[in-house]
Amino acid sequence: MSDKLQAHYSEILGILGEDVSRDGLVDTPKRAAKAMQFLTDGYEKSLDDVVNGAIFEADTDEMVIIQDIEFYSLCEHHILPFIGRCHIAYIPSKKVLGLSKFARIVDMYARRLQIQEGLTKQIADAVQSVTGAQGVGVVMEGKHMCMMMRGVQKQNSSMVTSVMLGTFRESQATRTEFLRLIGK
Ligand SMILES: Nc1nc2c(ncn2[C@@H]2O[C@H](COP(=O)(O)OP(=O)(O)OP(=O)(O)O)[C@@H](O)[C@H]2O)c(=O)[nH]1
Ligand SMILES: [Zn+2]
Repeated sequence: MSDKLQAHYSEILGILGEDVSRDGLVDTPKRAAKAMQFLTDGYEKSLDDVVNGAIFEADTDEMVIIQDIEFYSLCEHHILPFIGRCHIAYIPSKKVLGLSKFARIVDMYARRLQIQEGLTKQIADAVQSVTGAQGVGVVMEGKHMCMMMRGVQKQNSSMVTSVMLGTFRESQATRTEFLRLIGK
């Protein structure tokens, strides 16, 4: 796949009017292909891979929040970055997930093409399915380069998306506690 990607990047540079043989660009198709493969390596991973069995028995049913997980993704409309922070909460049902795995789940889905709403839902559904939690809440705040560097060119707006499952959907008190704790 890398060779094919390199060849296409080389062609794109030529179409843009660049001289692909000039010193600074000689290795650029190779670098760009490598970078794009890294930024989309979520396609090669599964939820089982990233969780790696790190589910532990725990006698707790109190809310757990992992906040300010940074994410870097690419929007499916323009293949331009959207970046920001993700906050995840859940109320366990006898099982807790290894702390680092929340960030791994965020990265796996972020490194695929999609829109922010879809990304938020994929993360919430994944946490729900691996933990069997009583409820899951996910809030994401993102800045979209397709709105900043081009198009409407608005530098200060950000997009906030949320998905509430189980108790977070049913109980306003639970939802409010989560939003209060993350400062929303
Ligand atoms: N809802 C949503 N929209 C997104 C996201 N990322 C990009 N978009 C939007 O996708 C839309 C695509 O609209 P089009 O009119 O088909 O494309 P465009 O001509 O490039 O649009 P402009 O950005 O308005 O110039 C734009 O409104 C983008 O702002 C996202 O994560 N969620
Ligand atoms: Zn976009």
